[in-house]
Amino acid sequence: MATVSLPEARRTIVAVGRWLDSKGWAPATAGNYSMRLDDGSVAITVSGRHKGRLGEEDVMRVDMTGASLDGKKPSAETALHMAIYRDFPEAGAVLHSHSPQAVGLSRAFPEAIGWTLAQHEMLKVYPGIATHDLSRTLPIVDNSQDMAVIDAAMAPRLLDADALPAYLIRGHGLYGWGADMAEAERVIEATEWLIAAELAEIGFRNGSKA
Ligand SMILES: CSCCC(=O)C(=O)COP(=O)(O)O
Ligand SMILES: [Zn+2]
Repeated sequence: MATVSLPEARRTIVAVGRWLDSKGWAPATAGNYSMRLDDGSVAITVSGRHKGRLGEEDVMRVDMTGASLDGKKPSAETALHMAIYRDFPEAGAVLHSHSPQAVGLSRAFPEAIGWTLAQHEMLKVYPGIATHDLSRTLPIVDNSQDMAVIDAAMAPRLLDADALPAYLIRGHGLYGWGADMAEAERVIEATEWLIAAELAEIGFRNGSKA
């Protein structure tokens, strides 16, 4: 399991917020990011901040129950980050993006509980996948303001042997994680790219021009 110091986590999370905002995946105050710290706590973004304009003071500490350790208000979605750290001891960083493509796909197919990603070279970005010649399902869960409801719906599906380190919340956004921040960034970037490619393919099949 990768852990980092609080100063390193602060620098890394500020930088990742700028990167995600530059991609258009952190509009307004959307998104939240976290890293596992070397003292057993977790660094996470303060709630309600613009994630493309974070200062180091906008990254705070919570304990493994998600309780604030420094009096600041953690992300409204802290419980989803803690669920990933709880279920995946090797997870060192969690990212949450809000792209129009991911939200659009999840809303366009309101009955879908997952999206099949098959025969994509980009699948090789996910840890443990070495070929395009397979299929994996990106889980989709309905949105809720109660994080425990989302966690209860997702937790069993994430423990599946072939589960990707990512899932989509309908009408809301994408969660992805990795052993460290570099891996979490690759997971989010690859998953957002795969969603965009799938949407482009749907458009071509339906006759729209590029
Ligand atoms: C305008 S985004 C609504 C809240 C949300 O989905 C999000 O990702 C940001 O919430 P936070 O409390 O982490 O700032
Ligand atoms: Zn969100």
